[in-house]
Amino acid sequence: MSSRIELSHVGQTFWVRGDDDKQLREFVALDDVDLTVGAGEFLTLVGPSGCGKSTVLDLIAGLATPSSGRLTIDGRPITGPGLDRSVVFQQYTLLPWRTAAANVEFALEAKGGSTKRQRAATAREYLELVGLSEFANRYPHELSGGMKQRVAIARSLSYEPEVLLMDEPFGALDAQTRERLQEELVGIWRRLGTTIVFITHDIEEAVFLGQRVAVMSSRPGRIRETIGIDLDRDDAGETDIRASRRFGDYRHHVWSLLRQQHLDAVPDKELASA
Ligand SMILES: Nc1ncnc2c1ncn2[C@@H]1O[C@H](COP(=O)(O)OP(=O)(O)OP(=O)(O)O)[C@@H](O)[C@H]1O
Repeated sequence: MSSRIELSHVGQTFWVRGDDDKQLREFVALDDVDLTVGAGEFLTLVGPSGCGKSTVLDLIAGLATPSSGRLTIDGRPITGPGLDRSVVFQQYTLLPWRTAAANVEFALEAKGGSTKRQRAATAREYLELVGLSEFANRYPHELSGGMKQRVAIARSLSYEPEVLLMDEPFGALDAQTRERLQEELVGIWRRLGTTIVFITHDIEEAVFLGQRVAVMSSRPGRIRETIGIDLDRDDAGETDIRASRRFGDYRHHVWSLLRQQHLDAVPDKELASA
């Protein structure tokens, strides 16, 4: 698998105000992050709140510039956002005054190079892909949270980005809707072969979706370990692979890494009195 995205020794620092003296200080959010994502790969990035997952995604999206290190896509430096990458955020980012179809068409208008009729046909095609053909003419306030997120995914895929960046896209959904959308996303990824980087703090979600799971540690944010996940996803939706022994072993391995990190962060005194 050739590598599509490469992060090499990436660091990100922010200026933050101290709690006590209100003085500006440098805060190291990411330190020496090395990560590669192969063409067509589904990579999940898991870690505790505040470890720097969104910061990594923002850098790949070109929404921020790193303080140090180098990020490339297909060997070219990432210098800003581009139509080769698309981002789906946790909060539904649909235009409330446009129907589901018109929201998808909006992305295609921005891309340019197509007629109104072509845009309408493409929007229909991608709404069908996410199971929303019958809801094309509904406005966002007439859709459930899961449906809104499906529209956002359809919109992101409609202009055929090579890379889909997903920032906790199912975080606001109930458990059942979330599982269904995870299964649908695996199906869509299989069909389209889009490279996906998906961030989450949910261990099961990371293991279910990722061909590889990159586990982050915090303060400063680093990639602690990257684990290859070998699960037979052909069965997704038919048998419950989340209940399999293998799934449980992967889940436990990621859990142990995150747990160890948590223990490392707790001062000895607190552990002794626990
Ligand atoms: N613009 C900023 N200015 C100052 N600090 C920032 C900025 N953006 C992020 N940070 C800090 O960097 C760290 C990493 O933030 P980030 O949002 O990447 O974490 P995360 O792992 O995505 O967290 P969560 O899972 O809670 O969304 C946090 O401590 C955060 O407070």
